[in-house]
Amino acid sequence: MCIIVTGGAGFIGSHLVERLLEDGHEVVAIDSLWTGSTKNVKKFEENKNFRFIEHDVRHSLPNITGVTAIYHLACPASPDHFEESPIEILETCFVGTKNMLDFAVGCGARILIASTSEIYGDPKVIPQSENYWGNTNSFGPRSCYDEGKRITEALAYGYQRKHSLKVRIARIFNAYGPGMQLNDGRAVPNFIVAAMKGQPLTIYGDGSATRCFQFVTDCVAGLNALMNSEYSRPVNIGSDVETKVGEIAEMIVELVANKVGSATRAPVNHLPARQDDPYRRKPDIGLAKDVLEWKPVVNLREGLDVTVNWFLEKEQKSNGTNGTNGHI
Ligand SMILES: O=C(O)[C@H]1O[C@H](OP(=O)(O)OP(=O)(O)OC[C@H]2O[C@@H](n3ccc(=O)[nH]c3=O)[C@H](O)[C@@H]2O)[C@H](O)[C@@H](O)[C@@H]1O
Repeated sequence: MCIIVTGGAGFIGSHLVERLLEDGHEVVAIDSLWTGSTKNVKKFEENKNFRFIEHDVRHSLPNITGVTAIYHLACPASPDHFEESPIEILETCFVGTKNMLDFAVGCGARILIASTSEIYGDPKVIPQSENYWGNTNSFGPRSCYDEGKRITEALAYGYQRKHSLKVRIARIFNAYGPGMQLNDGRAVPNFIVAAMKGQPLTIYGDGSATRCFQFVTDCVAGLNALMNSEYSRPVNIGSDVETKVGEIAEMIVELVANKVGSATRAPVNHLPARQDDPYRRKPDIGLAKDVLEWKPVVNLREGLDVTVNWFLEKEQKSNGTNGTNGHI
């Protein structure tokens, strides 16, 4: 099987590529390198089943033959990007997804599209099941992504109705793990990088906002199970263990301090909550458990441990040092 992964040099995409190659598939990773990096796919270079194409999905795809499945993940996903590039993100969600849907129709491939927890907005219902229609602000600072991903879903089901296309929609909740960019802007990498440098961690609000963080390999297993299922409506892919942002900051500070052997713990700095930042987010993952027989298996402490190690190694390599003596 030849499988396309758009966003294949990105954080989740590169882990997915790894999994698909391990499973013996031929994989074409497509990435504009806007937020992805060739560093994430360098390790696959020698694999004869792997091909990388630098391409922005907002433009029609080059000819690729024999494609049977497409994972369409390409899109910036950090709130920092929402502020910087709202129009480009909306274009990626609409034009980029339309290009991939047209391509899927052309080659008769099944397509899985990465949607997001963000389509539930700042939810008034806890936990969020797939039947909840959400509480989004169509003109707020996050709207390019919330509404962009909602149009992505609408477009996909338009193609399903009009072209009988096999569509899968994964609503991904807060994935984290090795492979995130140092400057990604999301909570986990921001907290790790600040703690490694011994700088204050910035918490927006009082730290009581919650998220359910899922380790990236769990997320990839969920995407894989959904692609291979016959279920064609949206499915939440996430952890249902709810953690306060302040708690995760504390966990990261402690982990980093233990690893670098520092007595000084990075301090926390509070700033006002960001506009429209969802206060509580927690998926109902009953549907995924039922129809995909999938559930996350990596607990938060274990996943954070692996992630912090990865960031420390990356920092050491870029500094050309082997050990850490206090903060980096
Ligand atoms: O990682 C993801 O999967 C999700 O990331 C973002 O959603 P968000 O939940 O806002 O992700 P973070 O930026 O990691 O923020 C989580 C919480 O931590 C807070 N935060 C973030 C960064 C930081 O430095 N400090 C801080 O307190 C945020 O205000 C928020 O309350 C995207 O909007 C989602 O679409 C995407 O699916």
